[in-house]
Amino acid sequence: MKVTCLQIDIQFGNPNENKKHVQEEITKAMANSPDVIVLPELWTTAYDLPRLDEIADQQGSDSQQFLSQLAKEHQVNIVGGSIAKKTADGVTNTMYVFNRNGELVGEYSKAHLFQLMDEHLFLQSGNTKGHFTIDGAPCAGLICYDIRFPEWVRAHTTEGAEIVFVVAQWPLARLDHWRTLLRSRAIENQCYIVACNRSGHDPNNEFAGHSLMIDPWGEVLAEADKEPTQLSATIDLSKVQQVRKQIPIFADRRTDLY
Ligand SMILES: NC(=O)CCC(=O)C(=O)O
Repeated sequence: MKVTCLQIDIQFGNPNENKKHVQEEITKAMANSPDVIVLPELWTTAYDLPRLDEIADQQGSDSQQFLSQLAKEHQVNIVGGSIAKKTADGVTNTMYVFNRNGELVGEYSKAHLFQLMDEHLFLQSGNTKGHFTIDGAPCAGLICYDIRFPEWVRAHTTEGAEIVFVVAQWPLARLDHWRTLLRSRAIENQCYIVACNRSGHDPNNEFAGHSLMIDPWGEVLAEADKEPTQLSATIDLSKVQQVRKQIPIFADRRTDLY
């Protein structure tokens, strides 16, 4: 399975421009025939949270239609980063996943809100897990701050996830945490991690880029630098079983103790 992360810059509070840019980037990415394309967190609005009333996507329908159409047109699976979805209950930071036929196969709303970037003041947290299947592969979707909660990642891998997609707007100030946490989550869960971060800056943060693809042994398959780029790697799912057989941590867990 060939995966491409679109590590893009995002215009602050400008969904129309960001959609145009993503459409161009997806067209460009298709020159390499990926099986899966991944976008970063909040790629339509960025963190323009005070303006969400105006710019969040009502029921997420515009973003769903936009991503579905691109997935179908290019016959590619899309892990659609996340967007600000507005409902009667408030706004959530929500990921949509589409298969090659443009069908919605996954939806996940960020469970852990990141107070340092004011998410708790403007967003509602999600309450369900982010499982989905891509071309038969069991996957999970997580959003940025979620990676600081090992129990949350484990809850997905004990239920079968072999590829964990992480979409993010992770600041450069904590790049070392980003790399360390992602590698740790891959090693301790013996799963692939595909992590797509954004580049550029907003009024409050410079973002790290450094999208990463890590295998179940913790080896870095591909890593971007800070600038906008497209990062690709190939995933071989038999490696998950191989590593889990070599060191059987799932079987060795002491669930009677913890
Ligand atoms: N957008 C986010 O959730 C950022 C999380 C983050 O920066 C962290 O340090 O955690």
